[in-house]
Amino acid sequence: MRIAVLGAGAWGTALALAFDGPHQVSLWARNPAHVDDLRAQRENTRYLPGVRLPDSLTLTSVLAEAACGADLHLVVTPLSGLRAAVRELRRLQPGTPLVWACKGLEAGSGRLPHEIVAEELGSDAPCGVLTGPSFAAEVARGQPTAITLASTHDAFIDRWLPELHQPLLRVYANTDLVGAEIGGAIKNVMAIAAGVSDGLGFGLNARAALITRGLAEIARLAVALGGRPETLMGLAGMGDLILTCTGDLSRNRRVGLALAQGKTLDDILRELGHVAEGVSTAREVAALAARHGVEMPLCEAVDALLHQGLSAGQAVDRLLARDPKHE
Ligand SMILES: NC(=O)C1=CN([C@@H]2O[C@H](COP(=O)(O)OP(=O)(O)OC[C@H]3O[C@@H](n4cnc5c(N)ncnc54)[C@H](OP(=O)(O)O)[C@@H]3O)[C@@H](O)[C@H]2O)C=CC1
Ligand SMILES: O=C(CO)COP(=O)(O)O
Repeated sequence: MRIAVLGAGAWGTALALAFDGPHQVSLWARNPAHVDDLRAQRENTRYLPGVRLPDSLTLTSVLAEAACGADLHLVVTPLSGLRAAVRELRRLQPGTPLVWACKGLEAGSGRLPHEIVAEELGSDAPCGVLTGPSFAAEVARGQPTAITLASTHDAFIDRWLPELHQPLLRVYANTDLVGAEIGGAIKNVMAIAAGVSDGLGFGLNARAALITRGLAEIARLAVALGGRPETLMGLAGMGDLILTCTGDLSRNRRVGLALAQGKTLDDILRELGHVAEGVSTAREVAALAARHGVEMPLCEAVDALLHQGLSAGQAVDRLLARDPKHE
């Protein structure tokens, strides 16, 4: 199969590496200078250093070169680039099966990725999301990983699960798109909270409490939006939440650790050099939860910390002052 991967950041590059070999992969980056560098170095020194890009992997900054003739379009830009990418893919080669691997809620609209895709392509488009616990650096090094392909189209899963599943990148199917995407979006917000907690020197008890209560929050919202609770107990929910809250490879967790040191958000994001989707998702999730009458105190605290000038200490005080309640 010919697969066009859009977005040559850490995750797009890692997925291109995982699928290159079994498939013919073209990796597209929007910046021609970045592609020149990828070609010259055969390494993504900017976003995924230390991993060689094989000669079989095609690199291009011309979207039509990657997208036209592809059997599958795989969008791995940050969520902010998904809508424009899908629109452009529809123009270049309409009807092509589509997978996206971005996580988050769209800034301004609060839309989940599949809602963006449905707005651009219609709700019958053959498509789905790849999500789950998967640090790019580990996938790129060929370390075993398990993720989820979620789609409401059974035929799409039947067609693409066997193509995407690899011995070292096991792909499990799920028809609960809402649950899978909510899990992937909001674990990033929880990872910021976990980073703050660890950065402030709170212990392992606090982190375990945060992960567990965080999962309860995530599941509450997913169910309110029509997702299934069991999805949140799987790879796209608990799996990704644990990984991102505990693993220092997480950019979102690192944002939280740096906030606890008193750094400003602008400085943190500049130093990070990668997207941390939890930062914009925190704002959107608070608004989405309010619209659906769902209580999400951890997400609200992260939103207030990131976007409303609350200090880390004040955010913690606010959470610890909550009334006792049933689990
Ligand atoms: N890294 C990981 O381990 C994982 C990441 N994800 C998700 O994948 C998505 C991408 O993350 P990741 O690759 O790590 O991000 P990075 O920050 O590593 O790289 C982002 C890449 O996207 C490009 N880009 C940014 N904006 C646009 C746009 N509007 N259109 C096209 N390209 C754009 C950047 O190009 P430029 O240099 O030109 O700015 C860069 O190549 C995120 O939603 C993330 O949550 C999911 C699972 C694992
Ligand atoms: O989504 C991820 C792992 O599944 C990557 O998390 P970060 O974006 O926090 O690095």
